[in-house]
Amino acid sequence: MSLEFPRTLAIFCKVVDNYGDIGICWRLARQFHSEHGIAVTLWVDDLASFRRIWPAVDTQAALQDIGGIAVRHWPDNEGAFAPADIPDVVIEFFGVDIPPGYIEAMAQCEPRPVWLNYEGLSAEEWVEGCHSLPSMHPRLKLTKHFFFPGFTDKTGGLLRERGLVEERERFQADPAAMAAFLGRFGVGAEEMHSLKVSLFCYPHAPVAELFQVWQQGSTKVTCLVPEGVAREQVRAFIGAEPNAGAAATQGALTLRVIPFMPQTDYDRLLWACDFNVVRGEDSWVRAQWAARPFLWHIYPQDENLHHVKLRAFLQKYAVNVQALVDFSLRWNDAREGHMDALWPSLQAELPTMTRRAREWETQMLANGDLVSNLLSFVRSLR
Ligand SMILES: Cc1cn([C@H]2C[C@H](O)[C@@H](COP(=O)(O)OP(=O)(O)O[C@H]3O[C@@H](C)[C@H](O)[C@@H](O)[C@H]3O)O2)c(=O)[nH]c1=O
Repeated sequence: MSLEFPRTLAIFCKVVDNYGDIGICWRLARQFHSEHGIAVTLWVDDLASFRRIWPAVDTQAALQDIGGIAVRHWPDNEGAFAPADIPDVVIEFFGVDIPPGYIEAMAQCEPRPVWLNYEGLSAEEWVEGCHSLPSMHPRLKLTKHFFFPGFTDKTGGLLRERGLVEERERFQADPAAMAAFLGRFGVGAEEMHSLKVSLFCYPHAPVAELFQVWQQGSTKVTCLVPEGVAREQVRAFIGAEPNAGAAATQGALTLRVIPFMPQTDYDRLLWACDFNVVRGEDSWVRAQWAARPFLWHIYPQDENLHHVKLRAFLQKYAVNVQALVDFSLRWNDAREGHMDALWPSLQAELPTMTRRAREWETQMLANGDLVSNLLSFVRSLR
């Protein structure tokens, strides 16, 4: 099979919640297109969520071209399909049900397209055993394969754009660039010497308690919160509507509400801060590529299944940093504990966490980047 394969690819994305689903699919789409020259069609059912992370999106368009990628609103375009409509590779994200007519058309293609189910990221051991497994269609002559991102070389690895680490290194080596970036959000020269924290979490995080500890602490903290995040707790602290631009200082804590920004700017925010609180999946991975200390607020699942996933990650990542394990479990409601004891312990470990973040990055780089790994896998199936 020539290296030209694949030339065309479709991604089906259903926005279940928030921004991670479209955030990951958009990242995938951009990378397939810009780094591998593949013609990509992204099917997505929620253009409003998409627009929040990518302002160029037209929320009314059934079909639009964004940077060379065809974006189709779904199910607007869910009509009849013929084999000619089917690309070389079809990716369904997190097990979405792609249109039945589309699957029928896939089954009529000769050769069949490569069909992948892109799964969620987890550090649990079973992932290695399930990565790349086939699943036969019960009725049609079609096989779908499971593709898992992951933290080892027996998984698909992590999403990482070409040149990302170098770009980040340049930015982090340039204090003026970081100051100019944070200056856009009102962070002045003096605040650049405080502990700069970005905060992205789900509404149930114990944010108010953490604000109180920071406020009463002896270290100056500047906390940057994208608009809409921890809305109630931020409103209570600021004493006003938590719209972008709102800010307040109480004790050692300065809280600034910043705009929800395009995906590429969000990376810079993570690179410029000393400590990042992230959530879900995509911001969690971006925090790892920021090579700075971070705290993860995991997406909650029924019966606390997410605690298993959280512990699996901490076991791999938080090696020799017990304070991070303790704080993370408390932050995710997996144990009791007082913030006024947990935070100082964590803060004392920030230098260790920085070293660990670097070490982890080296480890993750050795697994290659997910998109290249996925394309090698796709080629191996032809
Ligand atoms: C704060 C911020 C985030 N973002 C982007 C970064 C990410 O691409 C996206 C956020 O996605 P996440 O970090 O994954 O968190 P999330 O909570 O938004 O998304 C998801 O979590 C998944 C685990 C679930 O499966 C999803 O259903 C979804 O809930 O938003 C911006 O572009 N600008 C911003 O200002």
